[in-house]
This record gives sequence, structure tokens and C-alpha cells, in this order.
Amino acid sequence: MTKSFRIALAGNPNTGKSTLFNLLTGLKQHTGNWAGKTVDLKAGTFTFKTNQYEMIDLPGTYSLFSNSKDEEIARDYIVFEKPDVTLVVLDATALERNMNLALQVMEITDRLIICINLIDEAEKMGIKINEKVLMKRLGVPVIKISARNKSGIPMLLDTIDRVVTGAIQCTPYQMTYDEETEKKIALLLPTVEKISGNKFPARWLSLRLLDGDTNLLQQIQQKITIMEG
Ligand SMILES: Nc1nc2c(ncn2[C@@H]2O[C@H](COP(=O)(O)OP(=O)(O)OP(=O)(O)O)[C@@H](O)[C@H]2O)c(=O)[nH]1
Ligand SMILES: [Mg+2]
Repeated sequence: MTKSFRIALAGNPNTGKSTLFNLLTGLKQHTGNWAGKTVDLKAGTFTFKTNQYEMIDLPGTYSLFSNSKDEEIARDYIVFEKPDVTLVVLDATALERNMNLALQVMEITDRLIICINLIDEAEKMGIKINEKVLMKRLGVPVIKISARNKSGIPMLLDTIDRVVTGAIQCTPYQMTYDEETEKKIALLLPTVEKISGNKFPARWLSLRLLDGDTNLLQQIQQKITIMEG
């Protein structure tokens, strides 16, 4: 039986998201509106094994706060549209800088794959990446690819298949903040959990509360009212 799944592509600008998107979806592309935003996101479809996938090419961002429209679009898609899997595309030549976004996505969802792209460039520069160590430390699949050279793609597709079907369970590493922040999170968490249930990631939401992100909180309130109404 054919099942359909949605994949979001997130990552810093210029990490090769669109190159990967074009490689996988080819000419089967369209645009659409999501998460109540009047913005067109590129989507495309492909099939793998017996499953149908819709892939969404999110705008490139350095973080997922509300610093810019693009950050809000990417964040809202992951939080409200709840893709079956989020591919976080990282630049192999700037892994440390790119990891920030990956850690943020890991706070929101446990269905993600870290995709280290531009591995051909990294190899030229003599950069060696041990994905097995990363996988262990981060608790999520880490796949090395070159979207331009089309390498690592079969492994990526296979991993996508195994995450969406539940064959792989991710347990993303959760960042620990300073003592003061952790205390505040612990205070907020029970109430946030009560209100958001299992619909939104409660720890992440508590952090946003501490940030005073009122815009996001209004959106959440609206969604909860709609769901209950
Ligand atoms: N060498 C190499 N270049 C790549 C690879 N993947 C993408 N590129 C190049 O990197 C540049 C940026 O690629 P895009 O696919 O446009 O990156 P993006 O993440 O969609 O960028 P934004 O949409 O601006 O966030 C292009 O010149 C690509 O050809 C790769 O695996 N290896
Ligand atoms: Mg792009």
C-alpha cells in the first residue's frame, strides 16, 4: 500500500538544500502556502520504494527564532505542519557554525536526519568527518552526501524510509542550559505540558516563553483554540 510522507529541508543559506531538492524531485515541483503564511514555498514529490514523498524546500536560516520572516517561515513549518521528517542540511566545510541550527531543530522534533552536504569540498580541504561519532553523540542519523556529485543519496533515501516508518527511533541530544534557565524551565514545564499536550514540544515552548516570544505564543494560543473549538 502506498503511503505519503512529508519531508522538510532546513539548513543555513547556501548549504545545497535546493540542489538536493532538485536532484530528488526533478520536474515534479509546485508551490503552495503553508502554516497560514502568505508565502510560497517550493514543494516537490518523489517516490521511494512504495512510498510517496512531498519535499518542502524551506528558506535558508541561521537559526529558528523570530529574527526574520524567513526564520519564522522555517520554524512555523516545522512546529505547526509537523513534517514526518526534517532533513537538516549542513555544510561539511563549516560544520561547527552549521551545528547551531541542527541543535535547534533537535529541540523541536525527534524526527530528523542530519545530512552533511558538500562532502566533496570538505574532502578537497582535507576535512575528515566521523559520522558514526556524531550519530552517537547527537542521537539522530547522520548521512554524508554530495548533492552536486549525487553521492550518498541511496543511503539518505534508505534512512528517510527507516525514519518515517519508525524502523529508526531518534533520541536527539537535548542541550542543557545554565542552572538558572534550567530552574525556570522546570517551573514552567508542567503548565506548558498541560496546555500544549503532546501537540507542541513543551521544553522548546518553555524556552520560547522565557525568551518572551509573544508572537509565537499568540499563534500557539490560536491553534489550541481551533483544536479545542
Ligand atoms: N561542491 C559542491 N557544491 C554544492 C553541493 N551542493 C550544492 N552545491 C553548490 O552550492 C551552492 C548553493 O546551493 P543551493 O542548493 O542553492 O543552496 P541552498 O541551501 O538552497 O541556498 P539558499 O536557498 O540560499 O538557502 C550552489 O552553487 C550549488 O551548486 C555539493 O554537494 N558540492
Ligand atoms: Mg535554496
